[in-house]
Amino acid sequence: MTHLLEVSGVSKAFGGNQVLSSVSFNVAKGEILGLLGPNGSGKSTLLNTISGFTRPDGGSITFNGHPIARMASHRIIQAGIARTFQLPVMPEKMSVMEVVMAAGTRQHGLINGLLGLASGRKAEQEDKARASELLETLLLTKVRDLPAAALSGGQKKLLGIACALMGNPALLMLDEPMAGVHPQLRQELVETLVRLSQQGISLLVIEHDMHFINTLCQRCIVLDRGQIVASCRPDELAENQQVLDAYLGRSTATLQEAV
Ligand SMILES: Nc1ncnc2c1ncn2[C@@H]1O[C@H](COP(=O)(O)OP(=O)(O)OP(=O)(O)O)[C@@H](O)[C@H]1O
Repeated sequence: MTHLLEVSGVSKAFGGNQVLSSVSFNVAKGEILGLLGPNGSGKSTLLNTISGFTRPDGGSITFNGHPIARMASHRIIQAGIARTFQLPVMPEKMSVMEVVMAAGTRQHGLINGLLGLASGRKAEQEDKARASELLETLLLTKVRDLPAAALSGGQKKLLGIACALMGNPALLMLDEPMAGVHPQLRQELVETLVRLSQQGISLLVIEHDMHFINTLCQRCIVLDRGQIVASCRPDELAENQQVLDAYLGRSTATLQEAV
């Protein structure tokens, strides 16, 4: 199997706190991989490390065969990795449509457009069409002219996904996409994510919602105190002793109360 993303022996400490210890895993093209673990186990740090927000202390990260562990975050986006955030913050004065347009990574198109070049105007039109299509897909068309900051927490999550998709990523990393999303929208979001994977986009998804994990993910990796303790199908999680041990005894977020 060809791997789109290969993470090998990645470590990261903040001061004396060893947050990631020799983490290794792969993501295949079109795969939906769940990233699980109790609170504080290092999931967001791992996403930050892959997306270039945090530099690893050791190990390698390869995307499409190219090393990316030392690349700046904007270069990693251009290479084809996009991400969303656990708590998306939206600009006060921009509409939903303007936020999605601004997320387009076609800087050359913007510059050409400002210069009045035909190619720039064409690229801007294409961005507009793409932004409208993504707002439709993520059920945000009705709110496209509202200030983005006025959206509900769940709608901001959906807007974050629309923004991430503007760059046509090959790998989309989602940090708790279901948290705060209205129950009626959840199933539609699952279907949208499945469609994206069918189009060949790989997904790496941090999520605590076991229904979502079971419905969406083909495979899961589980982090405990910065180490991968399991790599298995979602239906195997409940019988994996290392997974249960990771969650039991923790006072916070459980693997559906340790199954
Ligand atoms: N920039 C930072 N500086 C110092 N410590 C940090 C930093 N980022 C994360 N940490 C620490 O790393 C550990 C893991 O945090 P992280 O947010 O990666 O866990 P998580 O598994 O995503 O947790 P949650 O499920 O609560 O979001 C925590 O102890 C956290 O305090």
